[in-house]
Amino acid sequence: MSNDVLEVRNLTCGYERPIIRDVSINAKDGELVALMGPNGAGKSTLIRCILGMAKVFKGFIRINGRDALRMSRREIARLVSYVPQNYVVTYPIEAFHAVLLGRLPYMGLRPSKFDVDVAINAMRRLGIEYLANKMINRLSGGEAQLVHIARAIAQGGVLMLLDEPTSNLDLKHQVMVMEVLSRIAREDGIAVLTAMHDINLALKYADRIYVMHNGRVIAELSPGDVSPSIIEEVYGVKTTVIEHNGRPVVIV
Ligand SMILES: Nc1ncnc2c1ncn2[C@@H]1O[C@H](COP(=O)(O)OP(=O)(O)OP(=O)(O)O)[C@@H](O)[C@H]1O
Repeated sequence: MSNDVLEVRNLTCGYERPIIRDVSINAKDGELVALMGPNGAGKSTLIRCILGMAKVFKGFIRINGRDALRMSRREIARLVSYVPQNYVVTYPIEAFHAVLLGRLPYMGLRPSKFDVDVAINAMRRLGIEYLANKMINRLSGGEAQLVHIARAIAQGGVLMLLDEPTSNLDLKHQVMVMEVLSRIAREDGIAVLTAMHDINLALKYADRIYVMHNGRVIAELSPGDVSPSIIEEVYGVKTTVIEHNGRPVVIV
């Protein structure tokens, strides 16, 4: 049976003032959950709140049943990995060392053999061992994104948060990243929560979708529940939803 890895209840949070209002979401082990909604809806802010990087005014966040608002940064880093939006590393560091950084929450002054093995294994799972000795600031956007995801895998934990992991990627890399994320959720039994804009990718890969608008969650959908009316309500765009190979596909 799946368990709630992430439980957010009646959360009001933001920066100097609230951006997210009265939001309740959850994510279970083995599940890939998409956060969708227009620009400025509050997806990144909600992710930052879960990470303890924004101010919580009301409500609670539980990770593996524990109150996240009372956890230290290191405790959160041992439970939650994070791939930020448009994360560009400009300094020269070998891709392998960038992945090894995922082990920081566990390290003393230097990585153990176990940390090194975990980092190698994370790269292997994504089929990117060949990038190990390349400088990350010289990788393509797609290659670098896979390195950041490998770092998050190496970090371990029970919850992976990603902020638009497929933005800036070509079609092949978009599909590759989403395949990898759904495989990791299933194989490792972790919860993956990802903000994304591509509705058809979300419909193909997400188990559930939360739709955000003006700082609130206005719908929780299974991919099969998506309708032209909800899309028009949120985005103000008329669409057609067809079924293809048993799945809904949105046509603009
Ligand atoms: N550091 C900050 N301080 C104050 N307000 C912020 C900060 N970051 C974001 N905001 C505001 O919070 C609101 C929600 O922004 P957020 O980045 O969470 O939206 P989003 O749904 O992730 O958008 P996008 O799809 O464009 O990435 C916006 O009005 C934005 O201006």
